[in-house]
Amino acid sequence: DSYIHQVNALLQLQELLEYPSATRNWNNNTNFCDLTSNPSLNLTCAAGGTLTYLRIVGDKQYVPLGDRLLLLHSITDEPAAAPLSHNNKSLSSDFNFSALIGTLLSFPDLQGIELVSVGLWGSLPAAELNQLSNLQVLNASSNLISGSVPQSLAGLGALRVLALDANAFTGSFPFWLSSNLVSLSLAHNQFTGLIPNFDSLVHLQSLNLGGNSFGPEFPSLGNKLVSVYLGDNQLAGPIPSSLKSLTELQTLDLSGNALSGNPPQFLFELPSIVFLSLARNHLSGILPDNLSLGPFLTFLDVSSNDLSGPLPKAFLSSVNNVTIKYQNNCLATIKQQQEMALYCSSATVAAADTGGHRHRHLAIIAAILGGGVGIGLTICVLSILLLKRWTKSSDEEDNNIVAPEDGCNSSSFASPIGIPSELLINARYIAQSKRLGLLPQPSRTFTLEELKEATNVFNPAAFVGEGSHGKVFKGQLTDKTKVAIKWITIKPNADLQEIKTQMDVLCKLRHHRHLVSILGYCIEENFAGAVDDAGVKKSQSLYVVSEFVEHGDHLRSLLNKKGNRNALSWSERLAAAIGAGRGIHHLHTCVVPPVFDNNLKSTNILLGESMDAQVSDYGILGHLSSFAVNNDKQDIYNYGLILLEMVLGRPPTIKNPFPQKRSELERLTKEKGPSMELIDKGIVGMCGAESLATVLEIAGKCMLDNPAKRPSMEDVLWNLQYAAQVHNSSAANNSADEYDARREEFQKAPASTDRRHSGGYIQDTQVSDEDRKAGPSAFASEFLR
Ligand SMILES: Nc1ncnc2c1ncn2[C@@H]1O[C@H](COP(=O)(O)OP(=O)(O)OP(=O)(O)O)[C@@H](O)[C@H]1O
Repeated sequence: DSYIHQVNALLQLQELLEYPSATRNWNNNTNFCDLTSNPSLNLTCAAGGTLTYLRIVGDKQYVPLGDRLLLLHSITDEPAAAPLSHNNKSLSSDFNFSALIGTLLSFPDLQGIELVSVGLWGSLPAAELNQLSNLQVLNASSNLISGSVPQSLAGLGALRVLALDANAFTGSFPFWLSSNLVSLSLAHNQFTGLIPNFDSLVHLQSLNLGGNSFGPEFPSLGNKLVSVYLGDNQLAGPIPSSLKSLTELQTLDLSGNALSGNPPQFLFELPSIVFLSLARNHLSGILPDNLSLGPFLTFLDVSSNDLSGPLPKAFLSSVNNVTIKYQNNCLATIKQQQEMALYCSSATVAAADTGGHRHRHLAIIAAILGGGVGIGLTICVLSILLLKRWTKSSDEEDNNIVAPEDGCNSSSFASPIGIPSELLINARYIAQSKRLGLLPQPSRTFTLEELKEATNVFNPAAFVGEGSHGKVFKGQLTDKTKVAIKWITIKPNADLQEIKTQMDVLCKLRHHRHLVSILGYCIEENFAGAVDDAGVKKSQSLYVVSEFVEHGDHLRSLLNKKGNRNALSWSERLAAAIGAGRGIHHLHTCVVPPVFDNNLKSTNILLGESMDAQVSDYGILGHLSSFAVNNDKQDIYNYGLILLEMVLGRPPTIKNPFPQKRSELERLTKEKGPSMELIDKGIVGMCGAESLATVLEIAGKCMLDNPAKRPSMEDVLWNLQYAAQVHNSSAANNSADEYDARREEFQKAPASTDRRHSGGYIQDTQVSDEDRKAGPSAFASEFLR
């Protein structure tokens, strides 16, 4: 009876949530306790068959502006401050929140509920929630819940994990939370006011309050905390010395507040600190020359403050192991771009006088005016200040384009939306921190024995496929990680040291969402035992061990499937191209020296279960060939081919069959000229003319004969993003006015004049007026992650 009751309650839940796709196969005969878990669905039952844990992740997610998805499983990619907007998908007006919680009350043993991105709206039903007294985990992140957090949550005394991030909550901090909390995330809401004293939350390890309007006082934090995100709030004043007692702290993000004064020295050397961001505050003064860094620190960001004086020694000597960002200060260095002298001289004086940023601006202007300096100079100073303000507010993004290190490494670190709740429950926090890139990971060399064991001696059953450079096998390491092992035969005279160095570089890129992670490698110098007459080794093999992209298919296989319902839609193709493009951009601009010649083709763009594009086979094959190109233009050409393939539904056989002129393309795509006959039947009539013309135009530019005239990946991405947006809006509103308005909006964004990154590795095309019309690359930063 109770089993039937449970089945009915689950089916009722499915109905109340309006049939999310994760529950698609549920029916009366479903054996709920035996369903296989996946990132979107997890039902756990106790021995007696009663439900203890329920997770449903829907697709009504928060969509930050610029197409960055804030899904739980994508948290490793997110930058510190993402402007958010919902994609307007919520449950219908019939949705009844009280009925939903009422249904959950039918599961007496329920300890964990996660309803993420399912479109919940309205305020939390206080009375019903109060009755879920066994609850240890409550995760309702990425929904549209509004109002304040009801006091009845105080009744949930067993609660250990509470995640309400990325909703529309208002009001003040819910002071009445359970003292058993281990993890609390309220990030990306509209909370205001003081953050309370956390000393009573003695078990709290993970705190994420980023992206609200908390402040101005700095809270007192419990000393058990392991990760603290308070970025993008309104904290002001100096950083308190009480933080010194946080000896377990690994992650501290205080970026984007109004903190002032000299950053205390102890912060940099906290014993467990791995990630420290103090960026975009008003911190000033000189960092001591002998400043020391904590032994585990891998990422430090003090950029966009008012620091002055020489760089501390530690900033110079440890660059290889620690990523340090310090641009947009007044430091005496030419290594990362600093503020202009005029700004800096005023800044240091005013900071000393007032200790405050806002006052400082007035002080400088008053001083200049009072001193009788001409109006021209005033305008000049005002421009600098405005420029500085503009840089502060959009700093992370904009610098992306100018400096190689900016916006790059940050993608390797956890986002402020926090550590997924079940991690703490599973007590695998440290292991997960590693996965998130919070802890340093050395690259790994495998022995051939390990790889044989993983693949059952390269058993044919483990064979996945063969490319032009070797065979790929699926394997499982002893820690159960599923891996793809690519077995490449390398030339006897290849420079092994160079290959090893390159593999070490590639292994470090393993946290990018759009690159298949390379975990390690094995070089076997004489595996076949073959020796030529002179006794020289004939056969050398390189085994590249990567993460296995489960249930993956490559882009080509999802393009031209006549009549197949699985063929990708136009927006899915664009999303895949943009994803892969971000991966490639990362290779071109975020690694020093950059990784070019990446063997790009549609079969190397893998689409995992969630359809996230991941580039595979990058970095190494170009290195093994004697024709390696030392710039991005070969990749750009190949990427252009992929774009054409996306349109044609098959690899292009003749060179670009489409005209290159925008006006002709627009005419063709609207009126359907002969070359339109070529396009994949799967997308005919489904993609807006403007969107298609934009893709064809940029594909044509990528394939220009003169490599120097091909665009950069930033420009390509900008255009694709534009194509995706006009396509989406054409789906919603197919009016020409809408296109014009959008194009205008894109064009209004400030254009960056210097697209080259300061290391000068990329010889970017000169920005012509036409290019600029096509899209300011300053905007590209919005979607480079
Ligand atoms: N990390 C991975 N996870 C899952 N499948 C993979 C992975 N890497 C490669 N594969 C699959 O293995 C097969 C062979 O891949 P491989 O990259 O060697 O060939 P290719 O891309 O067809 O050609 P080329 O070697 O010229 O790039 C393909 O079916 C590919 O989808």
